[in-house]
Amino acid sequence: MGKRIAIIGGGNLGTAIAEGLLNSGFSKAGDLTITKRNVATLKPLKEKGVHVTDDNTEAVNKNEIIILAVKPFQVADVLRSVKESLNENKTLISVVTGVLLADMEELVGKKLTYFRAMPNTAIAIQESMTCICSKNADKATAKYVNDLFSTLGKIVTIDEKLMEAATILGACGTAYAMRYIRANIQGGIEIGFDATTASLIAAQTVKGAAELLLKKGTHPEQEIDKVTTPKGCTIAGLNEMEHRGFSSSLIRGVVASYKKIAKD
Ligand SMILES: NC(=O)C1=CN([C@@H]2O[C@H](COP(=O)(O)OP(=O)(O)OC[C@H]3O[C@@H](n4cnc5c(N)ncnc54)[C@H](O)[C@@H]3O)[C@@H](O)[C@H]2O)C=CC1
Ligand SMILES: O=C(O)[C@@H]1CCC=N1
Repeated sequence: MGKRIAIIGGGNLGTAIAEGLLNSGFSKAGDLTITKRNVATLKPLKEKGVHVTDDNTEAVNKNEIIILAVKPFQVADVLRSVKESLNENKTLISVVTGVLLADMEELVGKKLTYFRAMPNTAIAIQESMTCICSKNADKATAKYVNDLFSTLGKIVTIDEKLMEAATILGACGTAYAMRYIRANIQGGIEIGFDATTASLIAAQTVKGAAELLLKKGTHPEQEIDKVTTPKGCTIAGLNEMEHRGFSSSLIRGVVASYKKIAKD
């Protein structure tokens, strides 16, 4: 705890990580740096005392933990521009999709500790699911990185070859869940609720369903059995959804997303 952290790339995910680290108390604002080429949008973090800069080299020099949160096509330029400042005392954590641990080591050209972490945007409210893998990590550094992301939600350590699958299920999964909730809201309005009430009911119901699985460790179908009265309205709706291809459509969507980034 208490290490100085720099986030390179203050976009959607970078700012969400900064908010999560601050709100959880894992980091003090003074121990946090975030960079972006145009820093204007980082004003809210600056007002909280986070160091905001467009100077990546300064950020790497002054911090021990470097979280890389730029777009994949920006990684090579950013790493080449800061590699002189990276040394064996630094830990590089990339949240970038599709850039391998070996790619980073090759770009930096040094044997530092490298991590890939795949969180999702719920990291801003400490409810991320983060999949993690690493190269050259000692036990203490692995524990620190696990603690960091555990503060921001749940973690699982995975083999790097599953990182693309983790991106789809864990990170894109937020978007899939939002579409499911949005469709419920649309249905809810058609059967009589105003949009605000329908949104509340849909979101809290999905949250409760997810919590049932996480807290009780049950299978979804066990929970479904408890809701489906014989000849009742739930099974009528569920079966109509399946006739229309609900599960099949979701599975095909997950696989289509995966095919877009899978290397094998
Ligand atoms: N948005 C998401 O849900 C998730 C995104 N990711 C990965 O995280 C990375 C970032 O994604 P987003 O935040 O959505 O993208 P984004 O485009 O919102 O953020 C990237 C940020 O990096 C900044 N940037 C570009 N070049 C820079 C440089 N040289 N120095 C400093 N900052 C620079 C950009 O101005 C931008 O603000 C991507 O690689 C993505 O694959 C991973 C998991 C989830
Ligand atoms: O769609 C994308 O490319 C990224 C990967 C994870 C979430 N968004």
